Amino acid sequence: MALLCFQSLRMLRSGIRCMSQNAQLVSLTVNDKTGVATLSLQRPPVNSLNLELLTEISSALTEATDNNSRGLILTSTNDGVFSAGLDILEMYKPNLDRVKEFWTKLQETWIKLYQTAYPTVAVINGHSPAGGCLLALSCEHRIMVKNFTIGLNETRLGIVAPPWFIASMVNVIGQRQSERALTLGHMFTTEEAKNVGLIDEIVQNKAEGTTQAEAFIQKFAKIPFQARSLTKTWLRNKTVESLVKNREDDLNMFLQVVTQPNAQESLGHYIQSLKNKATK
Ligand SMILES: CC/C=C\C/C=C\C/C=C\CC/C=C/CC(=O)SCCNC(=O)CCNC(=O)[C@H](O)C(C)(C)COP(=O)(O)OP(=O)(O)OC[C@H]1O[C@@H](n2cnc3c(N)ncnc32)[C@H](O)[C@@H]1OP(=O)(O)O
Repeated sequence: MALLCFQSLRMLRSGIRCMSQNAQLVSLTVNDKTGVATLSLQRPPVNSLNLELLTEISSALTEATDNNSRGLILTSTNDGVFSAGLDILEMYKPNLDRVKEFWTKLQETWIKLYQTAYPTVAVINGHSPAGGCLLALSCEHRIMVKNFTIGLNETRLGIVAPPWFIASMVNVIGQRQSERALTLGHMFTTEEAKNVGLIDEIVQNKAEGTTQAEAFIQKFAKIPFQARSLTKTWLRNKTVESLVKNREDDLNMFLQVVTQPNAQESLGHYIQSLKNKATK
Protein backbone atom coordinates (compact mmCIF):
# COMPACT_ATOMS: atom_id res chain seq x y z
CA MET A 1 0.00 0.00 0.00
CA ALA A 2 2.76 2.43 1.01
CA LEU A 3 4.65 1.48 -2.15
CA LEU A 4 1.55 2.08 -4.26
CA CYS A 5 1.06 5.55 -2.75
CA PHE A 6 4.71 6.38 -3.27
CA GLN A 7 4.51 5.26 -6.91
CA SER A 8 1.31 7.23 -7.49
CA LEU A 9 2.90 10.32 -5.95
CA ARG A 10 5.98 9.95 -8.10
CA MET A 11 3.82 9.50 -11.22
CA LEU A 12 1.70 12.54 -10.34
CA ARG A 13 4.84 14.68 -9.95
CA SER A 14 6.03 13.61 -13.38
CA GLY A 15 2.63 14.44 -14.90
CA ILE A 16 1.76 10.75 -15.48
CA ARG A 17 -1.83 9.87 -14.60
CA CYS A 18 -3.28 6.37 -14.25
CA MET A 19 -6.42 5.57 -16.24
CA SER A 20 -8.31 2.25 -16.51
CA GLN A 21 -8.46 2.03 -12.72
CA ASN A 22 -10.31 -1.30 -12.80
CA ALA A 23 -8.01 -2.99 -15.27
CA GLN A 24 -5.78 -5.81 -14.05
CA LEU A 25 -4.23 -7.19 -17.22
CA VAL A 26 -3.28 -3.85 -18.77
CA SER A 27 -2.14 -0.55 -17.40
CA LEU A 28 -3.17 2.66 -19.12
CA THR A 29 -1.41 5.86 -18.17
CA VAL A 30 -1.45 9.29 -19.73
CA ASN A 31 1.22 11.94 -19.72
CA ASP A 32 -0.77 15.09 -18.97
CA LYS A 33 1.95 17.29 -20.46
CA THR A 34 1.96 15.62 -23.89
CA GLY A 35 -1.45 13.91 -23.96
CA VAL A 36 0.26 10.65 -24.96
CA ALA A 37 -1.21 7.48 -23.45
CA THR A 38 0.77 4.32 -22.75
CA LEU A 39 -1.03 1.00 -22.83
CA SER A 40 1.08 -1.75 -21.25
CA LEU A 41 0.16 -5.42 -21.44
CA GLN A 42 0.65 -7.08 -18.08
CA ARG A 43 -0.68 -10.62 -18.16
CA PRO A 44 2.06 -12.95 -16.84
CA PRO A 45 3.87 -14.94 -17.87
CA VAL A 46 3.83 -14.02 -21.59
CA ASN A 47 0.89 -11.68 -22.31
CA SER A 48 -0.94 -14.37 -24.25
CA LEU A 49 -4.16 -12.85 -25.56
CA ASN A 50 -7.12 -14.53 -23.87
CA LEU A 51 -10.68 -13.21 -23.74
CA GLU A 52 -10.08 -11.17 -20.58
CA LEU A 53 -6.88 -9.51 -21.83
CA LEU A 54 -8.49 -8.65 -25.17
CA THR A 55 -11.48 -7.17 -23.33
CA GLU A 56 -9.20 -4.92 -21.30
CA ILE A 57 -7.17 -3.86 -24.35
CA SER A 58 -10.35 -2.99 -26.20
CA SER A 59 -11.72 -0.95 -23.28
CA ALA A 60 -8.39 0.86 -22.86
CA LEU A 61 -8.38 1.87 -26.55
CA THR A 62 -11.84 3.38 -26.09
CA GLU A 63 -10.76 5.13 -22.91
CA ALA A 64 -7.77 6.65 -24.71
CA THR A 65 -10.16 7.96 -27.38
CA ASP A 66 -12.59 9.35 -24.79
CA ASN A 67 -9.68 11.06 -23.07
CA ASN A 68 -8.71 12.80 -26.34
CA SER A 69 -5.27 11.20 -26.30
CA ARG A 70 -2.78 12.72 -28.74
CA GLY A 71 -1.17 9.34 -29.31
CA LEU A 72 -0.79 5.88 -27.86
CA ILE A 73 2.26 3.75 -27.11
CA LEU A 74 1.56 0.02 -26.94
CA THR A 75 4.11 -1.98 -24.98
CA SER A 76 4.59 -4.72 -22.38
CA THR A 77 5.53 -4.66 -18.72
CA ASN A 78 7.51 -7.86 -19.42
CA ASP A 79 10.93 -6.98 -20.85
CA GLY A 80 11.36 -10.18 -22.82
CA VAL A 81 7.90 -10.81 -24.24
CA PHE A 82 5.77 -8.19 -25.97
CA SER A 83 2.98 -10.74 -26.46
CA ALA A 84 3.02 -14.51 -27.11
CA GLY A 85 0.02 -14.03 -29.42
CA LEU A 86 -3.35 -15.63 -28.97
CA ASP A 87 -3.71 -17.76 -25.88
CA ILE A 88 -3.50 -21.24 -27.34
CA LEU A 89 -5.57 -22.58 -24.46
CA GLU A 90 -8.54 -20.58 -25.81
CA MET A 91 -8.35 -22.59 -29.04
CA TYR A 92 -7.46 -26.02 -27.69
CA LYS A 93 -10.49 -28.23 -26.91
CA PRO A 94 -12.56 -25.05 -26.80
CA ASN A 95 -15.90 -24.36 -25.16
CA LEU A 96 -18.03 -23.22 -28.11
CA ASP A 97 -19.65 -20.17 -26.49
CA ARG A 98 -16.40 -18.92 -25.01
CA VAL A 99 -14.34 -19.43 -28.17
CA LYS A 100 -16.97 -17.52 -30.19
CA GLU A 101 -16.80 -14.66 -27.70
CA PHE A 102 -13.00 -14.81 -27.77
CA TRP A 103 -12.77 -14.53 -31.57
CA THR A 104 -15.42 -11.81 -31.70
CA LYS A 105 -13.45 -9.81 -29.11
CA LEU A 106 -10.26 -10.28 -31.11
CA GLN A 107 -12.00 -8.93 -34.23
CA GLU A 108 -13.34 -5.96 -32.25
CA THR A 109 -9.93 -5.17 -30.72
CA TRP A 110 -8.16 -5.30 -34.07
CA ILE A 111 -10.78 -3.11 -35.77
CA LYS A 112 -10.45 -0.52 -32.99
CA LEU A 113 -6.65 -0.54 -32.88
CA TYR A 114 -6.33 -0.50 -36.66
CA GLN A 115 -8.33 2.68 -37.04
CA THR A 116 -7.69 4.79 -33.95
CA ALA A 117 -7.88 8.49 -34.67
CA TYR A 118 -4.71 9.07 -32.64
CA PRO A 119 -1.26 7.93 -33.82
CA THR A 120 -0.12 4.56 -32.47
CA VAL A 121 3.37 3.24 -31.85
CA ALA A 122 4.34 -0.27 -30.74
CA VAL A 123 7.40 -0.40 -28.51
CA ILE A 124 8.20 -4.09 -28.96
CA ASN A 125 10.31 -4.90 -25.94
CA GLY A 126 10.32 -8.67 -26.37
CA HIS A 127 9.29 -11.56 -28.59
CA SER A 128 6.20 -10.94 -30.65
CA PRO A 129 4.85 -14.03 -32.44
CA ALA A 130 1.51 -14.35 -34.28
CA GLY A 131 -1.21 -12.33 -32.51
CA GLY A 132 1.55 -10.29 -30.83
CA CYS A 133 2.87 -9.40 -34.27
CA LEU A 134 -0.69 -8.55 -35.37
CA LEU A 135 -0.99 -5.99 -32.56
CA ALA A 136 2.32 -4.42 -33.57
CA LEU A 137 1.40 -4.44 -37.28
CA SER A 138 -1.82 -2.59 -36.48
CA CYS A 139 0.11 0.37 -35.08
CA GLU A 140 1.45 3.10 -37.35
CA HIS A 141 5.07 2.82 -36.25
CA ARG A 142 7.08 -0.04 -34.76
CA ILE A 143 10.15 0.31 -32.58
CA MET A 144 11.81 -2.92 -31.49
CA VAL A 145 14.43 -3.75 -28.91
CA LYS A 146 17.34 -5.77 -30.30
CA ASN A 147 17.75 -9.54 -29.90
CA PHE A 148 14.08 -10.54 -30.09
CA THR A 149 11.88 -12.12 -32.77
CA ILE A 150 8.65 -11.14 -34.50
CA GLY A 151 6.43 -12.69 -37.16
CA LEU A 152 3.24 -14.49 -38.14
CA ASN A 153 4.24 -18.11 -37.42
CA GLU A 154 0.78 -19.71 -37.73
CA THR A 155 1.68 -22.24 -40.46
CA ARG A 156 4.32 -23.71 -38.14
CA LEU A 157 1.52 -24.52 -35.70
CA GLY A 158 -0.59 -26.15 -38.41
CA ILE A 159 -3.08 -23.29 -38.38
CA VAL A 160 -3.76 -20.51 -40.86
CA ALA A 161 -3.41 -16.76 -40.41
CA PRO A 162 -6.83 -15.27 -41.27
CA PRO A 163 -7.06 -12.84 -44.22
CA TRP A 164 -7.02 -9.74 -41.98
CA PHE A 165 -3.80 -10.89 -40.25
CA ILE A 166 -2.32 -11.36 -43.73
CA ALA A 167 -3.59 -7.97 -44.96
CA SER A 168 -2.07 -6.27 -41.92
CA MET A 169 1.32 -7.67 -42.88
CA VAL A 170 0.96 -7.03 -46.63
CA ASN A 171 0.11 -3.38 -45.87
CA VAL A 172 3.45 -3.04 -44.07
CA ILE A 173 5.96 -5.18 -46.00
CA GLY A 174 4.20 -5.88 -49.31
CA GLN A 175 2.95 -8.99 -51.11
CA ARG A 176 6.24 -10.71 -51.97
CA GLN A 177 7.85 -10.53 -48.54
CA SER A 178 4.55 -11.43 -46.83
CA GLU A 179 4.06 -14.49 -49.03
CA ARG A 180 7.53 -15.77 -48.16
CA ALA A 181 7.21 -14.96 -44.45
CA LEU A 182 3.68 -16.30 -43.97
CA THR A 183 4.05 -19.56 -45.87
CA LEU A 184 7.23 -20.34 -43.94
CA GLY A 185 5.80 -19.04 -40.65
CA HIS A 186 9.06 -17.11 -40.40
CA MET A 187 10.01 -15.38 -37.18
CA PHE A 188 12.23 -12.40 -38.04
CA THR A 189 15.07 -11.31 -35.79
CA THR A 190 15.01 -7.62 -34.91
CA GLU A 191 17.66 -6.95 -37.59
CA GLU A 192 15.79 -8.94 -40.26
CA ALA A 193 12.54 -7.22 -39.35
CA LYS A 194 14.19 -3.83 -39.88
CA ASN A 195 15.63 -4.94 -43.24
CA VAL A 196 12.21 -5.96 -44.63
CA GLY A 197 10.46 -2.90 -43.16
CA LEU A 198 8.43 -4.89 -40.64
CA ILE A 199 9.75 -2.57 -37.95
CA ASP A 200 10.89 1.02 -38.34
CA GLU A 201 13.54 1.44 -35.66
CA ILE A 202 15.87 -0.70 -33.54
CA VAL A 203 16.63 0.41 -29.99
CA GLN A 204 18.78 -0.89 -27.14
CA ASN A 205 16.02 -1.01 -24.53
CA LYS A 206 12.44 -0.06 -23.72
CA ALA A 207 13.37 3.35 -22.26
CA GLU A 208 15.04 4.36 -25.53
CA GLY A 209 12.05 2.92 -27.40
CA THR A 210 9.64 5.04 -25.38
CA THR A 211 11.64 8.20 -26.06
CA GLN A 212 11.63 7.44 -29.79
CA ALA A 213 7.90 6.66 -29.71
CA GLU A 214 7.16 10.01 -28.07
CA ALA A 215 9.30 11.72 -30.74
CA PHE A 216 7.30 9.96 -33.50
CA ILE A 217 3.98 11.07 -32.01
CA GLN A 218 5.33 14.59 -31.52
CA LYS A 219 5.82 14.85 -35.32
CA PHE A 220 2.05 15.19 -35.63
CA ALA A 221 1.79 18.06 -33.16
CA LYS A 222 1.37 20.65 -35.93
CA ILE A 223 -0.81 18.50 -38.19
CA PRO A 224 -4.53 19.18 -37.65
CA PHE A 225 -5.90 16.15 -35.76
CA GLN A 226 -9.05 15.69 -37.89
CA ALA A 227 -7.18 15.91 -41.18
CA ARG A 228 -4.68 13.33 -39.97
CA SER A 229 -7.24 10.91 -38.63
CA LEU A 230 -9.48 11.07 -41.69
CA THR A 231 -6.48 10.42 -43.92
CA LYS A 232 -5.64 7.36 -41.82
CA THR A 233 -9.25 6.16 -41.99
CA TRP A 234 -9.30 6.40 -45.77
CA LEU A 235 -5.92 4.71 -46.12
CA ARG A 236 -6.98 1.81 -43.91
CA ASN A 237 -10.68 1.63 -44.74
CA LYS A 238 -10.49 -1.09 -47.40
CA THR A 239 -8.61 -3.44 -45.09
CA VAL A 240 -10.94 -2.84 -42.15
CA GLU A 241 -14.12 -3.03 -44.24
CA SER A 242 -13.17 -6.44 -45.57
CA LEU A 243 -13.51 -7.78 -42.03
CA VAL A 244 -16.34 -5.50 -40.85
CA LYS A 245 -18.56 -6.74 -43.70
CA ASN A 246 -17.68 -10.39 -43.08
CA ARG A 247 -17.39 -10.77 -39.33
CA GLU A 248 -19.83 -13.65 -39.14
CA ASP A 249 -18.18 -15.54 -42.04
CA ASP A 250 -14.77 -14.93 -40.50
CA LEU A 251 -15.98 -16.31 -37.16
CA ASN A 252 -17.43 -19.39 -38.84
CA MET A 253 -14.25 -19.93 -40.83
CA PHE A 254 -12.19 -19.68 -37.65
CA LEU A 255 -14.44 -22.18 -35.85
CA GLN A 256 -14.30 -24.55 -38.78
CA VAL A 257 -10.49 -24.41 -39.09
CA VAL A 258 -9.67 -24.47 -35.41
CA THR A 259 -11.95 -27.39 -34.57
CA GLN A 260 -10.52 -29.65 -37.32
CA PRO A 261 -9.01 -32.77 -35.68
CA ASN A 262 -5.60 -32.13 -37.28
CA ALA A 263 -5.57 -28.49 -36.08
CA GLN A 264 -6.46 -29.69 -32.55
CA GLU A 265 -3.72 -32.28 -32.73
CA SER A 266 -1.15 -29.68 -33.82
CA LEU A 267 -2.25 -27.33 -31.05
CA GLY A 268 -2.02 -30.14 -28.48
CA HIS A 269 1.54 -31.01 -29.56
CA TYR A 270 2.49 -27.36 -29.57
CA ILE A 271 1.20 -26.76 -26.03
CA GLN A 272 3.13 -29.81 -24.87
CA SER A 273 6.33 -28.62 -26.56
CA LEU A 274 6.00 -25.22 -24.87
CA LYS A 275 5.48 -26.88 -21.50
CA ASN A 276 8.45 -29.20 -22.04
CA LYS A 277 10.61 -26.23 -22.94
CA ALA A 278 9.42 -24.28 -19.88
CA THR A 279 10.28 -27.15 -17.49
CA LYS A 280 13.80 -27.71 -18.95
C1 LIG B 1 -9.08 -20.83 -45.22
C2 LIG B 1 -8.75 -20.26 -43.89
C3 LIG B 1 -9.32 -18.94 -43.68
C4 LIG B 1 -9.32 -18.33 -42.54
C5 LIG B 1 -8.63 -18.86 -41.38
C6 LIG B 1 -9.44 -18.64 -40.17
C7 LIG B 1 -9.05 -19.11 -39.03
C8 LIG B 1 -7.72 -19.73 -38.80
C9 LIG B 1 -7.64 -20.46 -37.51
C10 LIG B 1 -6.93 -20.06 -36.54
C11 LIG B 1 -6.10 -18.85 -36.59
C12 LIG B 1 -5.60 -18.63 -35.23
C13 LIG B 1 -4.52 -17.61 -35.18
C14 LIG B 1 -3.65 -17.67 -34.19
C15 LIG B 1 -2.62 -16.68 -33.99
C16 LIG B 1 -1.83 -16.88 -32.71
O1 LIG B 1 -1.50 -15.93 -32.09
S1 LIG B 1 -1.48 -18.47 -32.21
C17 LIG B 1 -0.31 -18.28 -30.89
C18 LIG B 1 1.08 -18.32 -31.43
N1 LIG B 1 2.03 -18.08 -30.39
C19 LIG B 1 3.19 -18.68 -30.33
O2 LIG B 1 3.54 -19.53 -31.16
C20 LIG B 1 4.08 -18.32 -29.17
C21 LIG B 1 4.44 -19.47 -28.34
N2 LIG B 1 5.27 -19.05 -27.23
C22 LIG B 1 6.60 -18.85 -27.34
O3 LIG B 1 7.17 -18.95 -28.40
C23 LIG B 1 7.32 -18.47 -26.09
O4 LIG B 1 6.49 -18.75 -25.00
C24 LIG B 1 7.76 -16.99 -26.03
C25 LIG B 1 8.92 -16.76 -27.02
C26 LIG B 1 6.61 -16.05 -26.34
C27 LIG B 1 8.27 -16.67 -24.60
O5 LIG B 1 9.26 -17.57 -24.23
P1 LIG B 1 9.63 -17.73 -22.67
O6 LIG B 1 9.74 -16.40 -22.04
O7 LIG B 1 10.81 -18.64 -22.65
O8 LIG B 1 8.35 -18.41 -22.03
P2 LIG B 1 7.92 -19.96 -22.10
O9 LIG B 1 7.98 -20.45 -23.49
O10 LIG B 1 8.68 -20.71 -21.06
O11 LIG B 1 6.36 -19.89 -21.71
C28 LIG B 1 5.96 -19.61 -20.37
C29 LIG B 1 4.58 -20.19 -20.16
O12 LIG B 1 3.67 -19.55 -21.05
C30 LIG B 1 2.98 -20.54 -21.85
N3 LIG B 1 2.70 -19.97 -23.19
C31 LIG B 1 3.58 -19.48 -24.05
N4 LIG B 1 2.96 -19.01 -25.15
C32 LIG B 1 1.65 -19.23 -24.95
C33 LIG B 1 0.48 -18.96 -25.74
N5 LIG B 1 0.53 -18.35 -26.94
N6 LIG B 1 -0.71 -19.33 -25.25
C34 LIG B 1 -0.80 -19.94 -24.04
N7 LIG B 1 0.27 -20.20 -23.26
C35 LIG B 1 1.48 -19.86 -23.71
C36 LIG B 1 3.97 -21.70 -21.89
O13 LIG B 1 3.29 -22.89 -22.20
C37 LIG B 1 4.49 -21.68 -20.48
O14 LIG B 1 3.47 -22.22 -19.66
P3 LIG B 1 3.79 -23.09 -18.35
O15 LIG B 1 4.57 -22.17 -17.48
O16 LIG B 1 4.58 -24.28 -18.82
O17 LIG B 1 2.44 -23.46 -17.83
